[in-house]
Amino acid sequence: MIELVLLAATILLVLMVENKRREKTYKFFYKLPYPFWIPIIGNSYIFVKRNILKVLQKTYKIYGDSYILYIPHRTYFSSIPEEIKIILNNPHCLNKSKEYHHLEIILPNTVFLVKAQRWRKLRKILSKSFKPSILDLFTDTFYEKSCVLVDILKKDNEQDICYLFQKLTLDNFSEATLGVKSTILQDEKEHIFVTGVKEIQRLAFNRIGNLIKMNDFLFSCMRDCKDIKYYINALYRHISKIMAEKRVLMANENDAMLNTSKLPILDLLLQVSEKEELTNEYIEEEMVLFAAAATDTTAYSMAFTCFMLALHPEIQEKVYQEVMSVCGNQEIETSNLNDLKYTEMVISEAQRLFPVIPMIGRTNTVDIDLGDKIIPANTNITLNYMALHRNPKYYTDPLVFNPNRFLPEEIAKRPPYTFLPFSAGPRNCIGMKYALMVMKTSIANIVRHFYLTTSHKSFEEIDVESSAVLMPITPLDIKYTEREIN
Ligand code: HEM
Repeated sequence: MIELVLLAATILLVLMVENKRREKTYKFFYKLPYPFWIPIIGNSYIFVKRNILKVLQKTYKIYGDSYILYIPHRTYFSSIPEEIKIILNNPHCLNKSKEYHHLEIILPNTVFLVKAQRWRKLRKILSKSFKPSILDLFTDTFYEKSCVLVDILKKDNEQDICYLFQKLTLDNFSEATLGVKSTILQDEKEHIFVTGVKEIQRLAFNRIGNLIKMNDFLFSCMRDCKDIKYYINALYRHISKIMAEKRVLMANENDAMLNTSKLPILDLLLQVSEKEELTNEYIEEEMVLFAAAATDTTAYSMAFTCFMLALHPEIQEKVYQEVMSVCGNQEIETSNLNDLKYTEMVISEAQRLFPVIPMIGRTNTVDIDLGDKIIPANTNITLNYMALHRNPKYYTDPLVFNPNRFLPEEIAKRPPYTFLPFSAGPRNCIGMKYALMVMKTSIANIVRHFYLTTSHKSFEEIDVESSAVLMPITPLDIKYTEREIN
C-alpha cells in the first residue's frame, strides 16, 4: 500500500513539474508573435525558393524585435541589445543552435561548433596564437599581399574585387596561419579553395527551411551532399598537402620557409599536439575551419567597405588624407594601424550596414531570465545582428553611411551591444584583431593608390544574399583609377 502511495506521489510530482515547465514554455512561446504555421512543416513554407535573408528581413519588419519562427523547430528571434547581452554572456548559452548542424556534419570537432565543455579547452589553446604580440608580427605579410593586389588592379582596374579579396585573404591565411608561402593572388586560375568555401556554405545553408534537405538521410542521397563532399575533400587535400610540407620543414628546422618567431597557429597546434592530445585529423579539420572562417568574412567586409567608399567620394578623400598623413608613401606598419582611426570608423560603418555574419544562433542548457520573459531550456535562439545594426532606435537614419557614428562620443551615446559584427561574449570571433589588421592595411593601401568610383547611386541598388556569410549576388561595380603619387 505504502509503495502505491509513494508511486502516486512521485507521478503527481513529475506531472506538476512537467506542467510548470509546459506553462513556462507556453507563456514564452505563445505570447510572442509568430506567422501562421502548419503542423509538421511549421513556417518552412515561407522559405521555399526564396532568399533566406530577405525572408528573415521581412519577418523582422512584420513581427519586430522579438518573435518566433517554426523552421520547423521553434526558434526565438531577438534583436534587443539588453537580451543579446544576457544571452551572449550566459555560461549556459554557449552551444550553437540547430542551424549549425548543417556545418556540424562537415566539421564536427572544430572550435566553431563543439559543445561548451570541449570548446573551453580548444579556445584556450587557440587563443595563444591570437595574442596581439603575435598578430602584430604579421602586418608585413598583410601589407605585402595588399601590394600584390594593388599591382593587379593597376593592370586591370575593373576586376571583381570580391574574388580578388577572397584570394588575398587565402594568401594571408596560408602565410600567417599555416606559415607557408602562398601566391594564389597572382594565379589567374580559379582556386578550388575559394570556390569550395563558397559552395559548401551555399549548399549547407540551402538546407535551412527545406524539409527534404533537412533530413540527414534524404540529404545524403542528394546531389548537393555529393557536391559538399567533393568540395570538402578538396579543402582537406589543400590543407593536408600544406601540413605534410610543414612537418618536413619542422623536422628540418633551419629551412627558410619556417618562421618560428612568428609562430603561426599551425605551428602552435603541432607543438602542443602531444601534450594536449590533439590528433592530426583534428588539426587538419581545425585548419579547414579556420581557412573558411578567415577568408570570406574578411573578403566581403573589405569589398563592402570599398563599395561604400566608391559611393561616397568625400569620405574616401578623408580616408586618403588620413592614410597619407599617417603612412605617407611608406610601407604600412603595425605602429601605423592604431593611428588609422578614421579608416577604422569607415570599416565599422560598412560592417554596421553589411554585417557579414548577419545572424548567429545559440541554444541554452538552462532557463534564461531576460527580465520580462524566461527562455525555457533547450530553446533554439537566433540573434539578428543585421536588424540590430539598422534599427533607427540606435542609429538615426540607419541607411545613411556615416562613419562619424563611430566617434568615441557617439558610441558612448548608444546602449552597449548595438554593434556586433564580430559578436561578443566569451564565444565571440577569435580572429577579430587579425581581421581588422588585414582590413585596415588593405583598405589603406588601396585608397592610397586609387580613386574608387561606381556607376551605382545607392547601396540599395545592389542585391545581397546570405548563406553563412552576407555577400552581393552580382559582382560589385567598382572602378579603380590610379592616383598620382607624389
Ligand atoms: C571581418 C571578418 C570577420 C567577421 C565579421 C567575423 C565574425 C565572426 C562572428 C560573428 C563569429 C561568431 C559566430 C557565431 O557565434 O556563430 C565568429 C566566430 C569565429 N571566427 Fe570570425 N569573423 C571574421 C574573421 C575571422 C578571422 C580572420 C578568423 C581567423 C583567423 C576567424 C575565426 C573565427 C572562429 C574560429 C570563430 C569561432 C569562435 C568560437 O566559437 O570560439 N574569424 N566570427
